[in-house]
Amino acid sequence: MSKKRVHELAKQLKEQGIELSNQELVDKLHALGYHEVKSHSSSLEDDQAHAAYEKIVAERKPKPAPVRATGPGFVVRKRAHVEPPTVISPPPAPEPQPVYEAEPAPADLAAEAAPAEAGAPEPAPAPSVEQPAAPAEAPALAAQAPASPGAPAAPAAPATTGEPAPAPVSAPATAAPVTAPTAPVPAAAQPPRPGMPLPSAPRPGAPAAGPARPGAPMAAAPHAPTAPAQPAVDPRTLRPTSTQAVVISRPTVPVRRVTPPTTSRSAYPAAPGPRALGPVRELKVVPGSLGREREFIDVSRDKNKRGRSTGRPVSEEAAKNLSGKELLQAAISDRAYIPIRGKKKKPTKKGAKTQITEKAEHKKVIRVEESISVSELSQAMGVKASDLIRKLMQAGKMATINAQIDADTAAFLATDFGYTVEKKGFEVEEFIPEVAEDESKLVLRPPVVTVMGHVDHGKTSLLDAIRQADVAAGEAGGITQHIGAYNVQTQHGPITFLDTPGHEAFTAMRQRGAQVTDLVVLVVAADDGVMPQTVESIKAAKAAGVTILVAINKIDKPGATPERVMQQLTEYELVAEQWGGTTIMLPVSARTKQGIPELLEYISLQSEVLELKANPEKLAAGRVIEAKLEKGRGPVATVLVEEGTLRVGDALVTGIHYGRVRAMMNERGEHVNDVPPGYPVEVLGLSGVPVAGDEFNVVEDEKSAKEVAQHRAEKARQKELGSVKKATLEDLFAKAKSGGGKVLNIVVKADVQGSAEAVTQALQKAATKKVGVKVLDSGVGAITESDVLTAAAGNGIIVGFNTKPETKVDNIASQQGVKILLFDIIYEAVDKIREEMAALLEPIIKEKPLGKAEVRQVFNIPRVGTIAGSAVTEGIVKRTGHVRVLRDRKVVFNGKIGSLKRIKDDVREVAQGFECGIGVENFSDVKPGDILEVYELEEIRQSLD
Ligand SMILES: Nc1nc2c(ncn2[C@@H]2O[C@H](COP(=O)(O)OP(=O)(O)OP(=O)(O)O)[C@@H](O)[C@H]2O)c(=O)[nH]1
Repeated sequence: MSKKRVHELAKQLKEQGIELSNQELVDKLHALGYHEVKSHSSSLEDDQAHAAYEKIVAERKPKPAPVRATGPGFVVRKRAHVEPPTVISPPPAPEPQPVYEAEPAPADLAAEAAPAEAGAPEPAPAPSVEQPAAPAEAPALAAQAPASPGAPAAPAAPATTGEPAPAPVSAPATAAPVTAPTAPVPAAAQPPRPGMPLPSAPRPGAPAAGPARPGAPMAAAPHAPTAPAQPAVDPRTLRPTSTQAVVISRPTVPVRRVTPPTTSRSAYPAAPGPRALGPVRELKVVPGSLGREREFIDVSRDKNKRGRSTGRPVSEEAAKNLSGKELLQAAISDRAYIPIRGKKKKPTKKGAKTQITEKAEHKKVIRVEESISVSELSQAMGVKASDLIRKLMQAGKMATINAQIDADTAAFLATDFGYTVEKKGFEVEEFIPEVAEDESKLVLRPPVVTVMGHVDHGKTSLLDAIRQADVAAGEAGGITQHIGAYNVQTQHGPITFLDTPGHEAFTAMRQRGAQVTDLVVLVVAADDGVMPQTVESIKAAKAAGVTILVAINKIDKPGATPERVMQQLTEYELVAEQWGGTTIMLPVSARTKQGIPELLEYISLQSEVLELKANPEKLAAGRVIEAKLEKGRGPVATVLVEEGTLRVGDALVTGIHYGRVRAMMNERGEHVNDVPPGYPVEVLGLSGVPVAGDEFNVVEDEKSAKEVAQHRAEKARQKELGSVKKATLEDLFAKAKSGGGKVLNIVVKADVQGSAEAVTQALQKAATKKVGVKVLDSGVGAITESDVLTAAAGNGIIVGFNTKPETKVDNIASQQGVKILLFDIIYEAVDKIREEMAALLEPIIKEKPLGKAEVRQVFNIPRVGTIAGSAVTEGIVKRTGHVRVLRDRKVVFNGKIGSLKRIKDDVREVAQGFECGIGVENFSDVKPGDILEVYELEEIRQSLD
């Protein structure tokens, strides 16, 4: 025997217009005695199901009244133009609570409503009042109502027409119920079918009313039409019986309905849910016709039902014109050729291999200026830098990737890789050409005489005597600390003198002086004789191949012994003419001016012998004697013109600096416009402070001067890069020299470049094994904030020589904790620096014995502690001293004396032979017989050496 499930029974009942929910039906079946029914999926025997069906139908439909709908549903209706009759309805609902009529709507009322509406001429009646009666199909149709609330045109046409809904018009009165033209609410527009139960009133949440105001589901409630024919029964007054349940109210839960698949689906997005995804299609991927595409073919089972599925695939041509989205849609709905990107096979020639192109020989040339870094060379040749480094190592050269290698090394490496290195070389000669000397244009020039000698032997005084100007008086400490260049007009013609400092620190300056000079006047004090710097000056002059003329000075002094000097000089291969030698030695006195005219005469004679000539018509060239930075004037260079004539406006280059000569001043501070060869002059207009001793050249124009200067700067930079490692090693060496200990870092600032150089050298020489000296920076000019910061970074000090800090720099220095030491005498600078160096060393703590005391008796005094009554046996005992307690020659305590008393008085010290009371701090275990060794600690400064 077959079975029937509860939900099937429910369906069967529904066909009879009895709408019961599954649970209601289960309850009902329980009520009918079918207790085995548990849920809607429980089954009943066929006969049982039939019996139950009969019973329920009998109960719910006692007589086949076509006009009366039975069932639990209630109709909420609203009629247009109908005065609300007396309604038995729930008390006025203040809130949107659904109101249901207890009385089902009579069918005739619906029929009556239709004509009434038909008569209504309003073209656009309010849709909500266009529901005179629920048509018979309402339940079914209602299910098809669009889920989208507020949709003005119901998307679903009545099933009977199968046509799209026209414009929303109200249903004409004459329209047959079934064939009635579509209305905005088609379901509502149809009259009920006889025998069919009236549908439930549209739920407030369901917008079955079509154009009804969305979001106002309960709008109809106040105007709910009623059925006057039947006395209305308030459902809440009903009581359920054993056979019939009473629905008092139904929850107004808005139901989201899934829109059936229609053509309008695209216009109304489907509600989320399993069916909202629409039908699932199976797509098969097949190769395209050309083999380079893929074709998607819908192989879904229901494809025949779909209108387009059997259509032709989108052609390859058409597919090309489609956008990506369209292409995808086409692929999903039909077929399309999808070109597969990135899968193209490149047409390859059979047997063709990747060609490795070789550089043409003429392209395998690397132009190197001065040097090139390993990485640059590797890039230029397209080889690995590591390969180059390996080759360099094999050749015994250690290099890193950033190391600079010179052109020759680069050439050595390049040949291994088939490259040649061409020295690009910046040809300075292009800018500063070597011009063959035109003898006819050579004219006599003044001799350049450098006065050299030991400190305080009277060089400046001698020059002063010659120039008749008192320069020495203005010098700090009476020492010539930087070179002076003067041209002196003598009876025998002009002579240019260079005064060089005698201090040992100025060796470089002396050497420079010797290099640019024609004659050296070696000043030796007759009372002092040959001294170290005398010897150094001799060496410098000889190295430069310059004739030496000896001036034995201070012969006015009582202890002057010129012969002794002459004798000493013979040790240095300087034999006086009067002794058969070749060296002119003149006894002079700067003070009494004795021998000065003879000295000048000899200088002139010597220059004549030397035939000192130069071409004044050439572009000027010469040497920088001294350079400094002056406030308001900028870089000032004292230059000696050696050839050509230097003019204001000339483009000049010296070292890495260049510029146009803005102004020139002679030794008397007078402005000059042109300076012939053999004359010194101060030059303004350079881009920076040049290096003393550097050559200078006048070039065609400022642009050329700049190019030469920049080239030199670049060279210097490359050299610096290459020497980084060396510098580091030097640092390590310096540290090792100072025993790996302390290093005093110094920033040197001086008025002129030569002084800065000399001070730097002097300070560096002060380094000892214990404390090293590192000059962090050395420069010319006032002490700036930048100098302070440099010193601060190195935790160092600043040494200013003949210079001072700029405004506010003092404050910054004190903020940064940087000490600025200013000097104008080099000895003082060195002495002070040695003090600073010594201060870096930790002091040595030394024990100094004071005396001894023997403990005779021990007293324990309340609130004071243990006091050792002792007798001072040796030296003295000091209150501030340290004490060592010895017992049986062993130290039992070491500490400080806490108190010292004689009788009852506190005393500072007790001498030998006296008794006293000694309190030992933090020690109370003193015993008679103990020896108290008293001592004090001394801090001793370490010596630098
Ligand atoms: N009695 C005497 N004293 C002289 C003579 N020449 C120089 N002095 C003194 O010697 C001292 C040093 O003279 P300077 O001219 O400064 O000596 P210097 O060689 O230029 O010294 P530096 O510039 O330090 O190298 C001064 O006190 C002079 O007055 C001289 O002929 N006779």
